[in-house]
Amino acid sequence: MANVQVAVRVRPLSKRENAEGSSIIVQVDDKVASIRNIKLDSRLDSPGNARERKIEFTFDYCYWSVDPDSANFAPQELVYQDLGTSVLSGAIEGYNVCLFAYGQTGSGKTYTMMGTPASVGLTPRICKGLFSRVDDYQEKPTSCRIEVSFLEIYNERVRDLLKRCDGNKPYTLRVREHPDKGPYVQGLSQHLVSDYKQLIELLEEGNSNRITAATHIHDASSRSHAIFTIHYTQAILESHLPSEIVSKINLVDLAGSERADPNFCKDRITEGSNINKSLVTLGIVISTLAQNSQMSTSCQSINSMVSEGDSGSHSSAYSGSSRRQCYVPYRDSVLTWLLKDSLGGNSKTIMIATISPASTSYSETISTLRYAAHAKNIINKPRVNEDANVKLIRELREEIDRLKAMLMSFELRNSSPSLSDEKDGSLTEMLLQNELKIDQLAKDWKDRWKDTKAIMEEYYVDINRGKAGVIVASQLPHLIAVDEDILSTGVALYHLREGTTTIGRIDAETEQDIVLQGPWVESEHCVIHNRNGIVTIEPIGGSQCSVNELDITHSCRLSQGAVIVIGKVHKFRFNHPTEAAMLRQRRTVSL
Ligand SMILES: Nc1ncnc2c1ncn2[C@@H]1O[C@H](COP(=O)(O)OP(=O)(O)OP(=O)(O)O)[C@@H](O)[C@H]1O
Repeated sequence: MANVQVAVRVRPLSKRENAEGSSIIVQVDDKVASIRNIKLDSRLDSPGNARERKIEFTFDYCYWSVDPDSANFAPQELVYQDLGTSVLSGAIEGYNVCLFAYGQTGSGKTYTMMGTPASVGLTPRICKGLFSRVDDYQEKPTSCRIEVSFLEIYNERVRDLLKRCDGNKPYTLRVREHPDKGPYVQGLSQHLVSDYKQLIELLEEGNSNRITAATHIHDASSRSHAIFTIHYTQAILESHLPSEIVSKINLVDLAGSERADPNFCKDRITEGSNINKSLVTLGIVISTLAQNSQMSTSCQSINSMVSEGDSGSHSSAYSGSSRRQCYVPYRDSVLTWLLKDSLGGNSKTIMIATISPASTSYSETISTLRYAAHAKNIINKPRVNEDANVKLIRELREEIDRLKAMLMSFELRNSSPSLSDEKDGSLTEMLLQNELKIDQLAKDWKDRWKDTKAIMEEYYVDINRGKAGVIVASQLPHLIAVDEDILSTGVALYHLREGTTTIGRIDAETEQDIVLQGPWVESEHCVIHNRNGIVTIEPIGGSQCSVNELDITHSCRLSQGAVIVIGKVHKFRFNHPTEAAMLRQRRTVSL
């Protein structure tokens, strides 16, 4: 059990607020944020007493980022040191973690989550931290796999921010629910990354695809809710005992919360009402969960009081009321459905509420602070996500230890050799069977890791789950075999790295990079050169090669989509991802 951790961050006064002559009505003192209602202040005959004029809220963290010269000024680094490192340590321990920013438009959500080039925010810092985690957090060396996805929810529809769609066609993805793994987005692209640079490139690409628009408060306001997810898998092999833990890190930048106010949306009806729907539902989910958590905590304490002082006749009545918890309407909006685990489920969750210090934002700020105060009461149930196979191996090991102990005590106790032999035999047999099972499971596990890592390191390919299949995408120029034999199965992808790639038979004098068999294939058939991304094919000594149905006798440049036939039967399609990206861009511009 873990409460949602809540932080509040106050940004500096904006130019507009300064120009309007706004005064600062928010204060931060350690973990307490207070806000003053200056309308009540100015009414001398106001019935409001000091308590009504100033409202205080206590949070896990309060950040004063208003004035860099003040002693308690909170820069991006401090926010990272508290919240970012807590995300990292949670993920490294194998928990799901969610960090989300909530607040009115222009209050600093994107600044806190993404930052600027001069003042980097939480998300890029967390990404960097993941890759340097070996030095900072880990005692034992591990093998890890990092996959990312990036989506936005706009008008209640999910868009993949990392999938280039051909011909600029807008498309949306469906949210489904897996019985064990919970809600997920069907067809969302997952990108395998091996270093920080690749990760940050994807983050930037996704951010540039987000929908923004100018509002009356903020010139580049995010119109959508964005969820950047990192699937972080770690594998450790310790004295032949594998352990594999998986963690999902959700980093969420929400659209401005004032859109939960129906008056705001009059000018942007559809967009506003849909952003509304998600944020209003989020509000309902947060307050329902907070209410449920408080109810079960008070029931627990009443139950323990009752059971201490009484035989228990009342306790069943109280535990009955704890069961009558309010229904949580997760599925009423896409946002809450996707964040189901993060809110009240299997996740360590941190909310950062961003606010303006200005008197002109009083009502939005107080509403954000109330939201945040509610969120503090939510109790989640995070657990370490262990691989099912690995769990089985651990359980089998425990069983073996138990059997060994039984065998020993049996041998010690039994003096009759015949009886002991019989019992001994069946125990030894069980032990042997379990050892064999463990060996096989551990081997499968090791192979799985070795294969994925090898593919990732050697070929740098993305293996994504498409709608009904698996999409293999590579950044290097490559050939895809198009086999016309209807009995052939499997897909072959050959990378054409910088330098030369030789194609020929297995019996060639020098080992060939791509080995082909069959009639018309010469032992050293042709060579493909890749020089600074320019790819050419050159037949050797009159061998049979054709490009786009034309036989070639000399070196020929290959362009995206070319069909190559080698020795009459081996057909390949040539892909050049960089060239294809340029051509796609040209096509978009000319449309
Ligand atoms: N802590 C801060 N320090 C300095 N500048 C900040 C801070 N927080 C926000 N700002 C500035 O305030 C402006 C609005 O911030 P930001 O874009 O992060 O708002 P937002 O809450 O994401 O808005 P929206 O919901 O409309 O997208 C930006 O110019 C940003 O640089």
